[in-house]
Amino acid sequence: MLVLENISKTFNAGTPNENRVFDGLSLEVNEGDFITVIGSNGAGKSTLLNIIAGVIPVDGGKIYLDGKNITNLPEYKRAAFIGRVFQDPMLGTSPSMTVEENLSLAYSRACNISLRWGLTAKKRQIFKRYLSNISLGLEERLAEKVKSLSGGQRQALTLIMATMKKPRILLLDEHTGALDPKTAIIVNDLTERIVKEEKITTIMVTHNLEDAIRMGNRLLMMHHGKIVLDIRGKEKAAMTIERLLKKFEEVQGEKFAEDRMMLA
Ligand SMILES: Nc1ncnc2c1ncn2[C@@H]1O[C@H](COP(=O)(O)OP(=O)(O)OP(=O)(O)O)[C@@H](O)[C@H]1O
Repeated sequence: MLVLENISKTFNAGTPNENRVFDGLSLEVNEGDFITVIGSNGAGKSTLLNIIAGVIPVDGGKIYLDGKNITNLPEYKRAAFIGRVFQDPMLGTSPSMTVEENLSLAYSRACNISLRWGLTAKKRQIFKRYLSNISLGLEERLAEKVKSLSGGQRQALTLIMATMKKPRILLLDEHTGALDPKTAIIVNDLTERIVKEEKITTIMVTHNLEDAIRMGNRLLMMHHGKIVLDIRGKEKAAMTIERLLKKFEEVQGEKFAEDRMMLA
């Protein structure tokens, strides 16, 4: 459903800081794929998501979504069918608005109705139901400003808002990376539940190898702008951290080194 064909991207071309990140990168994402992406520092993981979202234009190559060439489609137009959650809990929600106002905005968008600020009892019921499934106590804080929430509560809210109108593709860029381990588990559980229930095609960048192996149906390992491993199905189900690191070594002829990688 999403095809990246022969993508090339160089930052600061023609300057002493020239940095060729991608040189002929191709990727085919299938409908319903939940892909986890890991890789060394600077491998191009965030750039890959930014290229899909239209934040960063490509120098060459094509991007197709459902057979339609979206290579030149601007970010704001892609936002209509792409949901995103970033590492920074400050992004994705409006801090000076309350939880229910934020949800109301996303709900209006999801239902394709004009912006309605009226928070009816029915809407409140719906929001409470959404939030009470998450063990973060958000359902009790509907009338509070988002800026007073914890990082985990904000990420959960952002995730709910990003998926309220089922996106064609959900991009998660280390969305639990700034959370404490316990909260990260809750947000990851919520992610898995939403992705599964809504059957959302998802690409998730993570620095946690264990999460990358456990979550999703397909795992990509990136290194120096290339996808060096693409593991799926039974092979992924049987994968362990040790096996994954060994496989990387076999393919690359070097040990996997990454400063921020969490092995468990
Ligand atoms: N907007 C930009 N302008 C210039 N260089 C950039 C830009 N975005 C990324 N880069 C460079 O492109 C390369 C890939 O960066 P990217 O953030 O995609 O890597 P990553 O795999 O997500 O790394 P990390 O795991 O460290 O977050 C890096 O060398 C980075 O410095």
